Amino acid sequence: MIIHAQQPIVEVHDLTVSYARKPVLWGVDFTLPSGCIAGIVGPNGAGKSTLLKTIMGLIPPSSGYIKLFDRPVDEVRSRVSYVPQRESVDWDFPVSVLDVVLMGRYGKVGLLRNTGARDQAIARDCLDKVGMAAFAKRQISQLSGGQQQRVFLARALAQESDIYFMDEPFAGVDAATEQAIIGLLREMASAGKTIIVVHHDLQSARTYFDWIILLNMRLVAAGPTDQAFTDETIQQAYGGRLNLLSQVGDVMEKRAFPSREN
Ligand SMILES: Nc1ncnc2c1ncn2[C@@H]1O[C@H](COP(=O)(O)OP(=O)(O)OP(=O)(O)O)[C@@H](O)[C@H]1O
Repeated sequence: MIIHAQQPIVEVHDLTVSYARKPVLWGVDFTLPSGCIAGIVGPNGAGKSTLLKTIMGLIPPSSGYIKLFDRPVDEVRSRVSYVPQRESVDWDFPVSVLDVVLMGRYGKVGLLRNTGARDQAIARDCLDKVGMAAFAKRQISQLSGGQQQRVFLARALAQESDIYFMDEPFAGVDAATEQAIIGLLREMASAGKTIIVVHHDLQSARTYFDWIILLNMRLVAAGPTDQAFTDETIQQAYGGRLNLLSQVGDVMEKRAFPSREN
């Protein structure tokens, strides 16, 4: 089931993506409007990260094409930000929190020019928005996982882009940080930004996202959450795994609360 956006700013057309000639995404087609928070949801290995990286032009598709703002991705790169999966980043790199956020400004000032007072002010303001202003001088390696995640979000904010791609921004963060991040994403969406998030948790997906792209190597459903994210489409995407997950949950609960048996 696909419900298309009326004035799309992200268009994915019949996209097939392969690694070493083996397709991992087949014929994926969807569009997104501006000012929405979209969730890419699906089981492990469904191709969520691959889809994100392909839309951003980091992986060439085997077939199909993508348009952002009605243009090829290469022409609008400065309007796009990426928050990678936390595990994919070398956090031992010796650099301060403020410098990491200032890197977000390179796209605006150019790699060979120094960032100025205005960039510093923007970077500090972005750190403030994610509640990390007090850590500006700290080495990035000396932060907790959730704090590092916030700093990467600040770096993306400092880019002042129009589309933000985020690969599991809630992985390893506590509930309060998760709420703070989703609040910030809502503010950004209200300001007309489009945010595309790879996400794992089915329950929160329903409340976090305006738009859902439900994937399992093929597109299962895409559209406004209330229409695309139904028991039927979730069952289609996850199949038998949902039953398995609930059985595992039951077993764990019985172990934790043996007296509840019967
Ligand atoms: N660089 C790569 N080379 C070969 N195969 C890859 C590569 N990256 C991913 N794959 C395979 O492509 C498929 C999709 O992977 P991808 O990481 O996009 O899935 P995902 O939905 O993001 O998974 P997860 O929820 O586990 O993070 C998987 O079968 C994976 O093993």
